[in-house]
Amino acid sequence: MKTFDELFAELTERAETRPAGSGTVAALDAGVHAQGKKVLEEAGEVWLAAEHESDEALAEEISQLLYRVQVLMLGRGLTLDDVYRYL
Ligand SMILES: N=c1c2ncn([C@@H]3O[C@H](COP(=O)(O)OP(=O)(O)OP(=O)(O)O)[C@@H](O)[C@H]3O)c2ncn1[C@@H]1O[C@H](COP(=O)(O)O)[C@@H](O)[C@H]1O
Repeated sequence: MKTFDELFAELTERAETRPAGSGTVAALDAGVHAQGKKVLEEAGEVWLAAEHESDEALAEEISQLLYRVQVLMLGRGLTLDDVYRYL
């Protein structure tokens, strides 16, 4: 179990150290266009799960959306503070 901030720290570390086999490194290397498509895909899955699936399935889809948003943030070089200042 980890928080949003802890996941972002972990992904930041992946981006810096680029360990072999990291899906995050591959997603970052794929570029912003591919990262954005993943955000849209996961957002659609969240919507469908909210209407048709269990709470557990919805929570899992939301976790994947949060992950994809963080990958996009890293792809564009944004930090958590860049986003939190608007909350
Ligand atoms: N939280 C996540 C996470 N959520 C979703 N995903 C990825 O998103 C996929 C699910 O998305 P899809 O529904 O699009 O499934 P898919 O089409 O099979 O995915 P792809 O083949 O396109 O990757 C998963 O199989 C993972 O590849 C994640 N990948 C990694 N993390 C966490 O990120 C951290 C770093 O991971 P690595 O970079 O892989 O070391 C670890 O803590 C991981 O738990």
